[in-house]
Amino acid sequence: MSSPQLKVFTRDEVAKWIIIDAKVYDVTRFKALHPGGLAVLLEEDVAGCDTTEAFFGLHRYEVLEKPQFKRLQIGTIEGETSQLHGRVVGALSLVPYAEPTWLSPSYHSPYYTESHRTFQKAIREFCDEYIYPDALVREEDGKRPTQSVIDKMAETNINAMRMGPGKHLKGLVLMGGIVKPEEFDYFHELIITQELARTCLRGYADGEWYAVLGVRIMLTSSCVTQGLVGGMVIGLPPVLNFGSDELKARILPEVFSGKKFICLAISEAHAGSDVMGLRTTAVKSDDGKHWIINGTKKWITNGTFADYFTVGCKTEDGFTVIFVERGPGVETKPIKTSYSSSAGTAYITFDNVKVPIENTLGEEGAGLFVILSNFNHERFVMCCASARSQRIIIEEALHWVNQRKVFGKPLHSQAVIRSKLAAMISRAESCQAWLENIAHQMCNMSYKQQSRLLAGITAPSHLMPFLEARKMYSLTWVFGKR
Ligand code: HEM
Repeated sequence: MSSPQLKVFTRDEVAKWIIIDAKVYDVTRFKALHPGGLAVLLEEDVAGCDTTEAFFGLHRYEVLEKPQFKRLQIGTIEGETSQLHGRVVGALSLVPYAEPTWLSPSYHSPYYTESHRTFQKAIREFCDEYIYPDALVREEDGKRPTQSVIDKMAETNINAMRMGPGKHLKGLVLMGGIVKPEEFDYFHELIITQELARTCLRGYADGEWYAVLGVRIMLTSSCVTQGLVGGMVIGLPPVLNFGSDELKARILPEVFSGKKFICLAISEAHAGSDVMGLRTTAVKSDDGKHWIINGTKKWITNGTFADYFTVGCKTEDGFTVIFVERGPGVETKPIKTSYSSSAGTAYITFDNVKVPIENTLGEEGAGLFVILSNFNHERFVMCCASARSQRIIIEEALHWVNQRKVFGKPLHSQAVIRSKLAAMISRAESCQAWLENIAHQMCNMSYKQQSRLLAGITAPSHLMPFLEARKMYSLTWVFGKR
């Protein structure tokens, strides 16, 4: 009797599927491209097998959510359901310490009202639904945030709210009307900044950029990384507070609606925090009607795609801030950085750029005051964002120490790891507590009082989360992932 005709498979053919958490992935074409190498996918207990445990010991869940990997899934296992999931739109994290105490079930806070809670829910849903998916793709391809996302932010007036409470909100419908412009306070603003920072993708919308910016202003020239209209947060206030009524009437609606982009152009290759040492010059034309600007700027966030530039210049009387539109003589080039180019970080050259004298922001020669006057608020924003970044790093770390096994046990069973986690958690909680205290003071002080009384505590408070976030980033790398 002849034996039945059996199909002969190569090892490669059998190895083409793997199972992860009840989902079947076809890795035929991907094998050769796998960053972890081909060999690991051909191992006996991997090819054609359920590799859930091995997979999560080596990868973050988000790997499977990336579009290029998501499409490798070809099916599911009958009768089984997936146990693991990524972000659920609008949901609070169940990981301990992943949310500030005011959002943790059964905890109380004296600061947050029902309005803040409703607002937080809406902002989180917005970020999870529109911002996070775009951030994942743009961080990867280095392109700026997608215009449709910016348009959505404009629809809900998030861009305007990021400037904090004030007259600029008058008449606007905020988040579909869930908070009235006159009710909007610094805790609402804190919520927006912290929810955006949860994205935690360094070039797109990461809390660390604010922190780095803080250090740039205070200590040295450094980089700023944030594609999601970060340039507006620092570049627009001088226009808002010191621009002429005509300029504001034209520029604010354009920027808030996401049709135009603005950036702050202060630091140079020659000088960063040493603002008075900048070399870009603005000289008046013979008829006194224009400034003629010449010079360079470096590390300018959103500069590659900005339409408008708030530029620090040396003038006859000292230092003057001037509003410049993209046009003849303005050139922007991307700067290669360690983060994604979605931040649009630029090197800018101004070559005999002619600007109407009316574009002067504040008094001639009083540019330092224009820049410094915004520092408290800028620092507050930085602090909100970097405090939230610390928390997401803790969440990541807690995920990882549960997933990753060493010496036959999860990482969290190692005393040294637990001690590091405890230190991280205590720092993040103190930063948040300090920050909320500052926000409370801001809500109850006039702008003048804030400037006089809060500079002292806001400056170190924004540095502290920055330094902690930095340390924590390196810690998560020590754990092995990010
Ligand atoms: C759908 C299936 C898979 C996808 C999409 C995938 C994707 C990736 C990616 C993107 C990386 C780079 C590091 C990271 O982003 O985490 C990576 C690294 C790696 N992968 Fe996979 N992988 C898959 C399955 C597997 C399996 C089944 C194994 C073996 C059990 C494996 C072993 C590794 C190893 C050893 C590394 C290097 C890890 C390191 O550098 O620490 N992968 N994989």
